[in-house]
Amino acid sequence: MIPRIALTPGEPAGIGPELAVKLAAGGHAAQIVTVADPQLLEDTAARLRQPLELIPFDPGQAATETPAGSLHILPVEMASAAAPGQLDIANGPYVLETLRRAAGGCLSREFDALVTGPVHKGVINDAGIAFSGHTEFFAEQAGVERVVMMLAAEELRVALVTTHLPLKDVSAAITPRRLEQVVTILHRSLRDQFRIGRPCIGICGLNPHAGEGGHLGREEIDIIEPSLEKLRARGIELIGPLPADTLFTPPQLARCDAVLAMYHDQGLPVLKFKGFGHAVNITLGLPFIRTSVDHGTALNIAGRGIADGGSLRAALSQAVELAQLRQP
Ligand SMILES: NC(=O)c1ccc[n+]([C@@H]2O[C@H](COP(=O)([O-])OP(=O)(O)OC[C@H]3O[C@@H](n4cnc5c(N)ncnc54)[C@H](O)[C@@H]3O)[C@@H](O)[C@H]2O)c1
Ligand SMILES: N[C@H](C(=O)O)[C@H](O)COP(=O)(O)O
Repeated sequence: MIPRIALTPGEPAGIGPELAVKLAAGGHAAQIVTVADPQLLEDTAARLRQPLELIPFDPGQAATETPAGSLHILPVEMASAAAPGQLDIANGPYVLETLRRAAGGCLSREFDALVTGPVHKGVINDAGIAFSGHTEFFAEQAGVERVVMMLAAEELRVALVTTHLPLKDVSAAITPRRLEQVVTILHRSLRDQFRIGRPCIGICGLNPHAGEGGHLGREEIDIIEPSLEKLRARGIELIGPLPADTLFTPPQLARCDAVLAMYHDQGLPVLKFKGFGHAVNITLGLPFIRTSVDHGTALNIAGRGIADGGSLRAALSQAVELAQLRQP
């Protein structure tokens, strides 16, 4: 089976188009259908002095491997020509349309998986569209209440209870219901998608020293521990809640198949310190496979031809592997 993978390069002024064009240089055991403006890709290839053939995507044909030097293309037109490094709110709706079209194709099984390049959350909001990230956007598109963001690099996997939320709102968002949903999704994905027989999940506390017995915060005692007890009673193997600075040490990590952090910057700096440049962001709990890069739009280097494509290649490999495992 040749997986058919939708690829969205993301923000047109960022490094995403360059990384898509660089990805085209190597052959792939997949059909890569780039959902983007063809002119943007052609201009980017010309700037990189890299030959690029765009092959029109035909959904009626069986998937064929995308040959080296080419990409299959599903065109979506930009509102305004993009200049590298210069955000333009006029293209906010374009970015979202590429995501909508790609997610719709995954939901209808036109595509076997979706790989996303980096978007700029700020400029989409500046364009008047409320948007906090792909993760939340795809959950809404798919009509699911809860999904889980997990980043992986080598043997380290870090998932989050809360994602793109101001720090002041984190504590209130950590409810028994959310914890139960997140741990259930994470456990099921580790077992069924990542084929780990009996997954063990390490759970971070929220407060310093996991609350120090209630002297540095009570969320562990009032919310987290009782929720974990219920999940353990269902047979899920959990460690914690442990202080995050204890859990993220080699002896503790060796016991866990994944770490669950309570908020974005509790978990992701550790993961990115270990694997930035080749880590993969995976959304768990969606009815389709979605992987992404570990980095942002890197406006400061866009258009210079120096962006590193390691994380996009890793995201593509992970998507292909998950798509192949999903086959009966
Ligand atoms: N997957 C995504 O869509 C995603 C992920 C992270 C951040 N973002 C968004 O990206 C925007 C910019 O975020 P940021 O500045 O915090 O992070 P960033 O990752 O864009 O940049 C941080 C630093 O890393 C460098 N860098 C990033 N990717 C690189 C690559 N592939 N090769 C070489 N150098 C690279 C940049 O030049 C910069 O110096 C924000 O709007 C943020 O929300 C999107
Ligand atoms: N939180 C992610 C990171 O720091 O890498 C990033 O913002 C992307 O999130 P989405 O996949 O939800 O856009």
